[in-house]
Amino acid sequence: MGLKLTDLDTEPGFERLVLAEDRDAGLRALICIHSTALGPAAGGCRMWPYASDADAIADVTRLARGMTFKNAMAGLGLGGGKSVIIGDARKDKTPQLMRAYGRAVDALKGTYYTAEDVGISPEDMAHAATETRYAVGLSAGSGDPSPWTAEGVFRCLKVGARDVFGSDDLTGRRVLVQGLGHVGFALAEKLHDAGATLIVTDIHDTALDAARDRLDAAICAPDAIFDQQIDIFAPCALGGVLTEDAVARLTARLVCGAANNQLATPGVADALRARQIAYLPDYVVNAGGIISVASEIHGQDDDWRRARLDKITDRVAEMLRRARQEDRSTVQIADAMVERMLAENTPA
Ligand SMILES: NC(=O)c1ccc[n+]([C@@H]2O[C@H](COP(=O)([O-])OP(=O)(O)OC[C@H]3O[C@@H](n4cnc5c(N)ncnc54)[C@H](O)[C@@H]3O)[C@@H](O)[C@H]2O)c1
Repeated sequence: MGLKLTDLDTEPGFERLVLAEDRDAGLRALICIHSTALGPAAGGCRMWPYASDADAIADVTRLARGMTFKNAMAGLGLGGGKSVIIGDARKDKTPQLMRAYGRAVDALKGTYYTAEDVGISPEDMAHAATETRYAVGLSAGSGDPSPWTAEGVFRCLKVGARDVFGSDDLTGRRVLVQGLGHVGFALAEKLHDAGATLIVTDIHDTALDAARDRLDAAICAPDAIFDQQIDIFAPCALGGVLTEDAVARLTARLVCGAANNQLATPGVADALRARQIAYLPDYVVNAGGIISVASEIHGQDDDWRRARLDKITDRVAEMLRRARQEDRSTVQIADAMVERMLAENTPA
């Protein structure tokens, strides 16, 4: 038996949810297309050992919808989609499986472009790309998206600083970077070059040592981030870091970082607003990586990527202004901007 695709029922508002199976290759994957209103759907492929199909479906649909919002806000002419391969990336991933996944993506005839996400590397994507031209984010293509994500977060953070502190001069500003991975370390370097005073944390020591030696960074324990006296908080680790309790203890006046899904619950946006902490929505400021991937889809160059980064910084400035004027959270403003683009079918 070769590849088998089965359309599954989806929640209202989603265009398509497909189960892709290839028993010979060990493939069991879900591909979700949330919206193609603004262009073909694009979003990464995650490999994770989900406990159940229901868990995998919940994850892929949430992530696909998130990509619609991220891609719309960045003005990429792309819709939102995502895929998940059910399995353990350390044990179950083979070139054969990735090629079968590539065939599944190809069967969707260009309505979905795939790239890397958790558990999937550019090398894995290269196997998928032997079967489809709709696999991007390749080493030979747009390359590592992380530097672009870091650049976008840095630029947005400066816009936020101008709004909150009256100046985007970061000299002496105390910035806490949580997570010194691909994006966090690159962001910390830019902040250091801009004169910021860095406090960093990570659960691994290697990057911390480099940050202390090269960037004069002070180090704090991962569970002590909300005990620090800081001006700006830059979450660059995993999601859910901002809970209502954390917000009550946060000393920063600005939050801007790369991590996806920083707010533990939607209500945290209001808790931040109540404490007059400016929050720059994650899906807006961390779009640099998908901008880079989109440049590969559209056959564009660095100037195009930079123009898209400029667009997200303009959007952030507008969001902050409107949030104040309309007495709403930046998240509400951002979501409303996207809903309008989708309703009017007007890519940014
Ligand atoms: N790479 C990109 O281009 C990109 C684009 C958009 C969004 N993001 C998001 O940004 C975040 C960082 O991405 P990345 O590519 O740098 O990932 P990464 O895996 O390279 O780095 C994450 C870092 O966070 C650290 N970490 C994990 N848990 C921690 C904790 N509790 N406290 C402190 N440190 C912790 C890890 O040790 C690691 O060094 C992720 O949430 C990712 O989804 C990344």
